[in-house]
Amino acid sequence: MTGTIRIGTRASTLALAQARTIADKLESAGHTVETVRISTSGDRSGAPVTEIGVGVFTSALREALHAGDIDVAVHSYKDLPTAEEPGLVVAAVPEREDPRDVLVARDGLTLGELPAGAVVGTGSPRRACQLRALGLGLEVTGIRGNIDTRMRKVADGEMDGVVLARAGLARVGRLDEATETIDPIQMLPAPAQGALAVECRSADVELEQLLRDSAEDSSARAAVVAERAVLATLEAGCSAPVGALADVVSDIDDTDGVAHTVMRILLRGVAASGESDGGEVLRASATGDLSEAEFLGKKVAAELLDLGAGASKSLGM
Ligand SMILES: NCc1[nH]cc(CCC(=O)O)c1CC(=O)O
Repeated sequence: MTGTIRIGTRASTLALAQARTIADKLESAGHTVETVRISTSGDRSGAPVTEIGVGVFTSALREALHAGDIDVAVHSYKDLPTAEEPGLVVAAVPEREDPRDVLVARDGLTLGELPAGAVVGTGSPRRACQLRALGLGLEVTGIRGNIDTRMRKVADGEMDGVVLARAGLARVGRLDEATETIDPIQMLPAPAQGALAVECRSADVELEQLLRDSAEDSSARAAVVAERAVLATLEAGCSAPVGALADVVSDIDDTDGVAHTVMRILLRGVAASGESDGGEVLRASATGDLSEAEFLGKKVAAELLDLGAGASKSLGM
């Protein structure tokens, strides 16, 4: 690669921090990098993400890639629609941050310590229905805005707590304000939460190879493939109540009498039944080899569908 590599990013503190991690990798490999800030419709609109639709944080970056205004786009992977984008390729999925959600609550409280009637803010249908399913009598309220805006609601006393992605807090250096990391047994994160997608034009084969060599993590890639296959199979948009988490673990296989280390995936999925607000929370899981990532995702989704997931495709839950 010769010349400056232009990395496109949203202008939020979180997005800039994410783009910086990729810029650092390329710079330490001896490349010159320029960061280009791009405003997306999701940044400009104050409407709930459930109303403005999928791709609101990513389509402007993709347009800039197509137009040749940037060479690389760094996205929060969970914000990317599941449909493939012709002409573009996710060249690398870097090592993933902790994918779990966190609670940021007043007075250092955890979910179990919040009193019944406590107001907990989230704009995510996935988080809302899993919070309600805990049966703690929490009052789940819609909320939008960047991490700072959402955390201020707790500092200002407007809400007792908010639920956010742990990775987001970690990347903006505010993880110390989380009062609980929520166990995935209670709340499964969004598919691909905590992972980044490093995208470039498919025609830029040399750049694609460079990005893969400097940033790809095969475990993170397999986890994301499995989790997003759940979402794609349920044909749900990014705002629909679907959670998935793939744990990649090493295991010993000695079926042929010789011990080999193999990487395996434990995939868990959650979806809501289609009975509007407060619908039942449905769960399924599967395990298999890393190479079966996509198949496992489809399998978990099929089981969720059998249990009644998405019987009515109503969002806004
Ligand atoms: N939907 C917005 C969004 N997209 C990515 C992250 C956090 C970082 C990540 O999950 O990679 C967030 C904020 C949040 O959900 O709290």
